[in-house]
Amino acid sequence: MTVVRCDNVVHIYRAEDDDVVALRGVDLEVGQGESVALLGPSGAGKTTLLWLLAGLLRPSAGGLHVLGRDVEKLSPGALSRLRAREIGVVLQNPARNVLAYATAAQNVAQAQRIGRTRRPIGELLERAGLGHVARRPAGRLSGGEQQRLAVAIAMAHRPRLLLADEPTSQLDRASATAVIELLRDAASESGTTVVVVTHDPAVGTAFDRSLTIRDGRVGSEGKDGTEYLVVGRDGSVQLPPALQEILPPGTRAVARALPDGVELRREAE
Ligand SMILES: Nc1ncnc2c1ncn2[C@@H]1O[C@H](COP(=O)(O)OP(=O)(O)OP(=O)(O)O)[C@@H](O)[C@H]1O
Repeated sequence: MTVVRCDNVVHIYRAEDDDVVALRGVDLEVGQGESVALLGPSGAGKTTLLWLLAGLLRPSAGGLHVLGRDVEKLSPGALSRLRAREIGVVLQNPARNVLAYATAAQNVAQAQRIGRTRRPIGELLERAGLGHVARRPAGRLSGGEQQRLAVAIAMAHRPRLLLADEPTSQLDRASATAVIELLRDAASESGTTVVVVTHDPAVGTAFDRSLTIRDGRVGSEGKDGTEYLVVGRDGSVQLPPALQEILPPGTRAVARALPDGVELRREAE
């Protein structure tokens, strides 16, 4: 079953003086139980794509289906109900994901009030490395602990789609590995589809697929240890940085058809 489908999704942030085109035609399909890392340079559009999948933003153009629903056709109320029941979201700023005055355990319990089925609170906190602070108010946890709590909260109601923005950015290697395992297990044990924005190459290698977003579209995809370039709708291809050293931007090149591909050579001098 396809859980996420983007067809030529465009997103433009409108401002009085300047419009910013953050996504310029994203095509993407993610199936049930798949884990996907969204990588790419700063400003490439990763967070924007995650917010669209979470229903926190709507696309400016293109088609977006999440969990079988056409996002365009959902009312704001239906969209927030879908998010509350079937989607878990970890936002980039850890403090925005937690209720500061409630304990870690109460935060998880609150998240379970709506949803499909629940995970035992103690076990979840233990696996997030938070067993010893279960009764401490979330506002008195460190940034890294809040980040792990945010992941536990997002998983608490066994969502069908789990979206996380930089969930390991404030963690040391050991805690980051624990969070990556937690997310990967959600996909393998509960069939949850997991999409994570990250700068951490370890997330990319641990997950089923890694997509590199460059200049607002999917430029390449890593799968089973192989990196593939993705040809855009307009026929364009984004060369990875290593190949740009051979053909820098602006180079005139000759494209020649081969039986199984296309060869690019710099114009003879
Ligand atoms: N609310 C906003 N209003 C206007 N422009 C925005 C807004 N949010 C993001 N942008 C712009 O949209 C583009 C994509 O931003 P986005 O945050 O999606 O990138 P990103 O790949 O997640 O970056 P980072 O890795 O730095 O978090 C950038 O040019 C950014 O400046």
